[in-house]
This record gives sequence, C-alpha cells and structure tokens, in this order.
Amino acid sequence: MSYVVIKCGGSIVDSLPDSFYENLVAIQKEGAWKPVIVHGGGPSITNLLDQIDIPTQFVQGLRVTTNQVLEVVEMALSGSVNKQMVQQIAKAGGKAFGWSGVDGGFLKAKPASNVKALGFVGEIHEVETSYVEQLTNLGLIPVISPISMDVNGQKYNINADVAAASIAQALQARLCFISNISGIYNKNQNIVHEATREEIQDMISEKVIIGGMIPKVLSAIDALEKGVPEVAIVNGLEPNNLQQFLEGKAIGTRLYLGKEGMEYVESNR
Ligand SMILES: Nc1ncnc2c1ncn2[C@@H]1O[C@H](COP(=O)(O)OP(=O)(O)O)[C@@H](O)[C@H]1O
Ligand SMILES: CC(=O)N[C@@H](CCC(=O)OP(=O)(O)O)C(=O)O
Repeated sequence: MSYVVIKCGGSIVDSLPDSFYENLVAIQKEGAWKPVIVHGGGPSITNLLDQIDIPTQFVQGLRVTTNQVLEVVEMALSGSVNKQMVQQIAKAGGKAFGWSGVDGGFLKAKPASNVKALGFVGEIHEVETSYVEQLTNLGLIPVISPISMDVNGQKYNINADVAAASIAQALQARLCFISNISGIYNKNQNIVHEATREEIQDMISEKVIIGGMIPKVLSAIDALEKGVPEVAIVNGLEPNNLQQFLEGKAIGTRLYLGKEGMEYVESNR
C-alpha cells in the first residue's frame, strides 16, 4: 500500500464536486492507496483579510505574512477550510481526521529561505510521519492544514503546495496537485501534458508561469529531486481525476526532472 498526497488548492476547494470526495473515499476503501489530503485556502484568507481591511500582498506566489495576517491565515485554514473538507469526506461516506502542522508538532517549520521580507512565511524541515501512519492504519483520511510551528513555538504560514511537497517527500508518496486549471499553460496558452525541470525554469524566467503556479511547480520539482516518484497538476473538476492520476493516465501536466524520466509512467507499471 502506498501513500498518495493530494493537495487541494483554495482555488477549487469550494467547487469540488461530490464525486471528487466519493472517488477519494472509494480509492481509500479499495485499499491499494492511502490518501493524505493537504489543503490550501488562499481565496478564503484574502476574503477574511478584506473584511477587516487588511491589504493582501504576494511575492512570487507567497503571501506576505505579518502577525495579524498569520492569525487570519490560521483561522481560515485550520478553522473553516479544514473542517469543510472533513465534512465533505464524511458526507461521501469516509472518515477524515483534520489537523494542522502545529498539532503535536506534526510539521517542524523554519523561516523560508528563498524569498526575503515575507514575514512569518516558513518552510518545513521535518515531518512526523508516524502520525500519518497511525491515522491511516485506523482507516482515517488525514486532512492537513499547512500552518506550522518552529521549535520555539513560533507559528508560520506555509504555502500549501510547499507543505504538500514536504509531506510527500517524507512519505515517498505520489503527489497530485488539484487546482482550477487543467495543467500548466505554455506561452501559446496550450496545456503542456509533460514538463521537465528545465522547461519549468524557462517558463518561470519568461513569466509564463506566474503567481500561485510558482510555488506549485518549484515544490513539485523539489519533491521529484528528493525521490517523490510521480507529480502532476490536475483540474479538480475533471471526472475521475484521482483514479486517472494513480493509473498513470495522461491527465493534467506531469512533471519530470529530465526527458529520460518521461518514460517512467509507461514503463514502471
Ligand atoms: N503557466 C500557467 N499555467 C497555468 N496556470 C497558471 C500559470 N501561471 C500562473 N497560473 C495561475 O496559477 C493558478 C493556480 O495557482 P493557485 O491560484 O495558487 O491555485 P491553488 O489554489 O489551486 O493552489 C491558476 O489559476 C492560474 O491563474
Ligand atoms: C505563504 C503562503 O502563501 N501561504 C498560503 C497558504 C494557503 C495556500 O497555500 O492556499 P492555496 O493552495 O489556495 O494557494 C497563503 O497565505 O495564501
């Protein structure tokens, strides 16, 4: 039995059809895969901040996070969005256990190293994988909010793509990003079905990949470099997206380190 980390983006979380959750529960009950959900919720955070007149600022797809913003991020993610997903899974006949990186020190955070002046934005340096093992052994589907804490008890806003990639690395799990687009668009606005690390880097330099797609592809590449066997970005509205991802079917954009890796899906099943 292998883990599959499914990252549900805030762009789609409110629109995921019942069939998405029903398929998820069916995959878990069938027993070949242990699904682990990591969710974002960027739009919910921005809505809450708007309501209290706090401006929103992103740098390279990451939210500039003051103390006040951090509180709102935690309310939105570990509160509303997390419990909404737990509820949807329950309605689909499954049992989900929602928690965040803060709880039990599940995700150990440190300040993000790649982009400066973001405030309390962090990255993960350790994952307590035994929690996932124990919960999944109990037949529960973990639903993880990415907010995390460092050794001194300081909380950090962790981009959900970054958290999902770290968790997938720690579990050596397949990683599926569920978003509101059917994959990565190239400069001609066509979906690319496969992309290598080099192609991704070019698309970032050429500003073809912008905003929230930047942390997604960078963490996807990082995950592949650290041994995650398969990563794809798929649309949450496409039917049977999870099943198709797990079967290695051509869905969304699959990411690879180099051209040679592109044979992986066909040749290793
Ligand atoms: N080259 C690209 N291809 C596809 N989407 C892109 C690209 N560059 C930027 N994006 C944007 O990235 C968004 C997905 O990232 P994000 O909004 O963070 O989604 P999520 O909440 O699902 O993580 C898309 O809706 C799109 O607007
Ligand atoms: C540091 C950082 O950017 N954190 C994200 C966390 C939520 C998230 O990642 O949500 P999506 O999946 O919808 O993008 C944020 O504050 O928006």
